[in-house]
Amino acid sequence: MDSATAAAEISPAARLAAAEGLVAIGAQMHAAGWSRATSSNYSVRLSADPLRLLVTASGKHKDRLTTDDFVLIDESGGAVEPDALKSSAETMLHVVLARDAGAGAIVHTHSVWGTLLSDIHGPEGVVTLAGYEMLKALPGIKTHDTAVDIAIFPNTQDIDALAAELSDRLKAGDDAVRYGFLINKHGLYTWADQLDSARACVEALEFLFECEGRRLKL
Ligand SMILES: CSC[C@@H](O)[C@@H](O)C(=O)COP(=O)(O)O
Ligand SMILES: [Zn+2]
Repeated sequence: MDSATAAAEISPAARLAAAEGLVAIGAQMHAAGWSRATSSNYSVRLSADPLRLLVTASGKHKDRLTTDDFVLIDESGGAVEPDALKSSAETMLHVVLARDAGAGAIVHTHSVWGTLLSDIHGPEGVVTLAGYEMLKALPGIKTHDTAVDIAIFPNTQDIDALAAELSDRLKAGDDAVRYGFLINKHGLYTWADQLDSARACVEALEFLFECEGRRLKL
C-alpha cells in the first residue's frame, strides 16, 4: 500500500463521529428554520491530503438524517466507495472550501433572512455587517468596532462554474469570502476548522442577517 492510499483510509470511528456530528447539525439547523424542505448540505473533512470529505447525500430531509446519509468524497467530488449514495448537488463547493479555504467543516443553510438579504444586496454583490457585538463569534474578531463583508454570488445551477469562481476569490485572498458567502436568493455557506466552530459561524451570521433584515424593515 502506498502512503497516499494509507493516508486515505479513514477510521470507522472517525467517520462515525463525523456523521453523528452532522446528524446533530441537521436537526439543529432544521429546528432553527434554516434547512427546510431538504435544503442545505453539510460536510466534515476527514483527511486533508489526500482530500476526504464526508458530505450529506443529496435530497435528504435534514431533521431526519441518519449516520448512513453521508458520502465519502475525494478531491474531484467523486465518491470514494462503491455503491455510495448520490452526494449533494453542491459537493464541489465543499471540495473548494476544504481545499482552498482550509475548511475542516462546512455548513450551508437556506434561511429566510439570508435569502432576503441576498436579494436586496444582490446588485452590489456584497452585504456588510458592521458594529455588532455578535461579530466577535467569528474567528479572530476581537471587537464589535469592525465591519465584515459577505460576498453575494449570482445563483446558478452550474455548480462547477460557481466552484471555479469561488476558488479564484479564495486564492486571491478576497476578504468578502473570509467568513462565508451568500448565493443570491439561495442561501449561506460558512465554514471553520471544526464542526462546532462552523456551527458558531452559522449562528452568528444568521443572527446578523436577521438583524440587518429587521433593521431594513423597521
Ligand atoms: C430544496 S432545494 C435546495 C437545493 O437545490 C440545494 O440548494 C440544497 O441546498 C440541497 O441540495 P442537496 O443536493 O440535497 O445537497
Ligand atoms: Zn442550497
